[in-house]
Amino acid sequence: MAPFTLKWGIVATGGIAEQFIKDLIADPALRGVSDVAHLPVAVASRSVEKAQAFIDAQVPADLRSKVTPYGSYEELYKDPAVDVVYVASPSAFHYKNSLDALRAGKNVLCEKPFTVNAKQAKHLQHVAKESNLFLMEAVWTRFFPLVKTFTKLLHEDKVIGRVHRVFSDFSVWFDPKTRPTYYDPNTGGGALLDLGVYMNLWTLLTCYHHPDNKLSPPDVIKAVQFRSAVNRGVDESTSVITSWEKPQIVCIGTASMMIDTPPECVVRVQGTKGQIIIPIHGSRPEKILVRLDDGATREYNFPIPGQGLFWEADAVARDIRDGKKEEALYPLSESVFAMELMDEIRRQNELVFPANVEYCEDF
Ligand SMILES: NC(=O)C1=CN([C@@H]2O[C@H](COP(=O)(O)OP(=O)(O)OC[C@H]3O[C@@H](n4cnc5c(N)ncnc54)[C@H](OP(=O)(O)O)[C@@H]3O)[C@@H](O)[C@H]2O)C=CC1
Ligand SMILES: O=C1OC[C@@H](O)[C@H](O)[C@H]1O
Repeated sequence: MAPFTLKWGIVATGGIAEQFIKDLIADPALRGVSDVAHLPVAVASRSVEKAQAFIDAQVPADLRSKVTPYGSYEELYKDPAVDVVYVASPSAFHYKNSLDALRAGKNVLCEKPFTVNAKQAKHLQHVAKESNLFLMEAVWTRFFPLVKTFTKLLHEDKVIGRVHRVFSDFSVWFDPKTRPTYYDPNTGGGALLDLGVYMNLWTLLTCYHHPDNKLSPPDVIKAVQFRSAVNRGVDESTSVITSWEKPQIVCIGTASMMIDTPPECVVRVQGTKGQIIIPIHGSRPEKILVRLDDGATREYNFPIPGQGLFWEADAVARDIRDGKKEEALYPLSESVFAMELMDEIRRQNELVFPANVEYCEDF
């Protein structure tokens, strides 16, 4: 049977959009997929020349004429050829861009962090529901086959026994000269929003999803943020302790854009029988190590045949093909929860973005 082909419109032409379109174009057979496929049909930038240059650089010659360049995001939302809009703008614009796309009747996959605050996330959830459209935050790592094995080892096989502690770090040195948006509060910069998503990812997979926790919030959240010397309006690092009373797990998470995570250990989950370690890279992991206290060790390898963004794209294609409005593996309620956690971290540290960035319509 011919695969269901999802037609994508890409909004913004920065670093992640380049990676994403590469994975859309990659042959699904290379990752063993035959039921869905992807076709980029439109690219929008703030200038049409930039959109065309992106298409010329990224799309193979035989497909290029099928991709329409737009010089404004709004034009792309109106394109009837587009099934789903991929929002790849800086974090401060995710809310507006997703809202505009939904209001134009488009399904949306929005880059992480979903929004800047939980109210915006809830509003998008509300609008998608009202409009009967698909919406998801693009936390791509969640769709890695590795993550499925990680949660199975932890929660089903209970390979390390009863879990007690989680250490989760996601830190990447961002040069302010080459990555200025990450130091700019007006674009929603800072370590928490950009890197904290991955710091929290492993905590959520372990604790929020723990069978004893039943998707409850942590009982205690204690967070420290250091402001950047480049711009005091963003955090250069966030450290957070969360305590989850029902499963009795404490998590220590760190995210920094001043230093890199050392390669040996990004995530460490410790239980009564041993530990599970995810060595680098916390957003794009390829290996799980299990080290048991009795001396036994196991290694699980998951080579990625590309960047790895295609797994989330495949999930979106299947959902839209099947008429689903949310993805079961990463529902909107969890994106909202993830934003609430980040709101609380910022509240404790009095980190507020400019009013136009925090803005949310009443609903
Ligand atoms: N899933 C993942 O692995 C990753 C996700 N991300 C997320 O994706 C988003 C984009 O990140 P990234 O691609 O690195 O960002 P870039 O700075 O590389 O690109 C962002 C793009 O957004 C558009 N844009 C719109 N308004 C502005 C503005 N005021 N200033 C600058 N750019 C603007 C520009 O495209 P144009 O000129 O065409 O309009 C620009 O190229 C972020 O939210 C980030 O957290 C980032 C990296 C990896
Ligand atoms: O989402 C991300 O994952 C990888 C990081 O290097 C990147 O900056 C971040 O945005």
